[in-house]
Amino acid sequence: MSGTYTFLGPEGTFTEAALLQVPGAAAAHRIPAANVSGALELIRNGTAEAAMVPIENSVEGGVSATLDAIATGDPLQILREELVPIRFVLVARPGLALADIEAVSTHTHAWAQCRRWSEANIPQAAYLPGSSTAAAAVGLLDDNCPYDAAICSPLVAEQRGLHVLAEDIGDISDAVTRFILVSRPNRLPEPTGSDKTTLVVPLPEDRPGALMEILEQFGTRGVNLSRIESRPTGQFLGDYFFSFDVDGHLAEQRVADAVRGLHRISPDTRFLGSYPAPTAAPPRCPGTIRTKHSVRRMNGSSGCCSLPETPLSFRWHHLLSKLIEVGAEQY
Ligand SMILES: O=C(O)C(=O)C[C@]1(C(=O)O)C=C[C@@H](O)C=C1
Repeated sequence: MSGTYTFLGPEGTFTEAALLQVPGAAAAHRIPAANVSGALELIRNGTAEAAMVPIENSVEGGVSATLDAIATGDPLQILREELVPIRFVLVARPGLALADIEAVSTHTHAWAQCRRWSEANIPQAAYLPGSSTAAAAVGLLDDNCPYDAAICSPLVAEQRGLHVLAEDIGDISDAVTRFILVSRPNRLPEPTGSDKTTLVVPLPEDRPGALMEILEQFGTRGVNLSRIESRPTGQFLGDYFFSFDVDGHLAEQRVADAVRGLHRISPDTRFLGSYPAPTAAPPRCPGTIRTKHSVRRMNGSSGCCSLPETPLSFRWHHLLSKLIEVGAEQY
């Protein structure tokens, strides 16, 4: 893909690292945006062709700003996803020791991933939320900065010549964040045989069994769910939409049938795209990413680590079947 890309900036965010993994993006024009909705706005108004935004972290879960922004407003489409291993460092004004730090800034998702380390090592420090890890780090270069330390990637620390006070401070050392490349509605990528489909389904009305009916659309057709999240619509208390990732491509009959079924139950169901599932390297090899998909792909492959068969996707499927059985008994 050529053209102009936007991403959650400034330069040096994990989101930019995800964008640079996209073939051709390193040589393309890139516009940093101040936040996720700003990046998506640049696509909706035609300034940029595609935006890279974070959607999910293996430790902290869904990125609400992204889940909400793609669920409403002018329709958008997910073109592909990228996984980035997450490592954090603490940077601080030169000369400070951990005990001297009074205030620290970073992105809320990064702060949550370093919570235990921060409680143990800088318990006195107040937290000031930043719009991204890189924005927090760059802020330190300003003489009037209201904090004296930031949590960011080792790369931005090096690029900006910041003083690293502590390395590898994430509570989970092999954390991974999943990013999505989003555009205005576009041609669907061809099925690859290992694809994902993302859907947003508003809960149609507050009545018993509504969620069960939605889940049945997947379960009865053997469509596996790999992510399910509920988010408040913001309209009134108790009003929710569900965000789903399912295994498969809209070009597959069972996925298309499930989407049709969802439209019947919840007419405002949003199809957000079918795109290739990540091809991650085998788990526990140095520098690699562990995902449900990589675990599954390991089985029978010649990866460098051997793991017992762990079909996590099976668990979702099993859970769904159980829910449906229980539901069927009740109604
Ligand atoms: O602040 C950044 O560098 C980002 O790219 C955002 C973000 C996120 O939203 O989760 C990305 C990855 C890390 O998990 C922490 C922060």
